[in-house]
Amino acid sequence: MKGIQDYYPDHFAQCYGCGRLNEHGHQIKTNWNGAETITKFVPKTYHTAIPGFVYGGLLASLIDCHGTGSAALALAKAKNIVLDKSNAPRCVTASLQVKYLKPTPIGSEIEIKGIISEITERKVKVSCELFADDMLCVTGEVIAVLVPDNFGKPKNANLQ
Ligand SMILES: CCCCCCCC/C=C\CCCCCCCC(=O)SCCNC(=O)CCNC(=O)[C@H](O)C(C)(C)COP(=O)(O)OP(=O)(O)OC[C@H]1O[C@@H](n2cnc3c(N)ncnc32)[C@H](O)[C@@H]1OP(=O)(O)O
Repeated sequence: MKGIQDYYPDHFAQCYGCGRLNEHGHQIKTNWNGAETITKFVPKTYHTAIPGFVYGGLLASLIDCHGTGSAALALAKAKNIVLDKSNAPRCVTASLQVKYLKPTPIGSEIEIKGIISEITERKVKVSCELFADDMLCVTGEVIAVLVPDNFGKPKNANLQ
C-alpha cells in the first residue's frame, strides 16, 4: 500500500527510516486512519535488543519517521495539496522524545498511531503510540519542521 512517502520528491526519498529509494532502510508507509495516522512494521530477528524483544533504537526510528510522515500528511491537508507524483511536503525532525513503557515483543506486527496535536504554517507536533500484540509499549512525541521543496536540489538542475 502507498503512503505519503511515495509522494516525496526523489531527492527527499533517501531517508533510512522512510525513504522509498533507500534499499537498506525501513521504507515505512504512513497513511490516514480517520483523524489519526497509522503505519505498520514487522521487525526482523536481527532487530533484537535481548532475545524476544525489539531494539529500542529501531522503535525510536519508526516513531521518528512516522512522525515526519504524519506531519507531511497534516500539512498537505491543511494546505489543500492534492497528492500527485512528488508534491508532498517534506519535514525534518526538530525534536524526538520517546518513552518505553513495556518491552516490545519481537515477531508480531507493530502498529504506530499518530495524533496531530499542534500544527502551524511550518511546524507540526505529533503524538505517537506504538502497539505490539495490541499492547501499548512505547509512546513518542515528534516535532517536525517543513523544509522547502527545493532544498538539496542542484541549483542548476533546470539547465541540464
Ligand atoms: C538529515 C539532515 C537534515 C538537515 C536539515 C534539513 C534538510 C532536509 C532534507 C531532507 C529531508 C529528509 C530528511 C528525513 C527526515 C527523517 C527524520 C530524520 O532523521 S531528520 C534528521 C535529524 N534532524 C536534523 O538533523 C534537524 C537539524 N535541525 C535543523 O536543521 C533545524 O534546527 C530545523 C530545520 C529543525 C529548524 O530550524 P529553522 O531555522 O528552519 O527553524 P526554527 O525557527 O529554528 O524552528 C521552526 C519551529 O520549530 C521549533 N523548533 C525547532 N527546534 C526545536 C526543538 N528542538 N524542540 C522544539 N521545537 C523546536 C521552533 O521553536 C519553531 O517553532 P515556532 O514556529 O516558533 O512555533
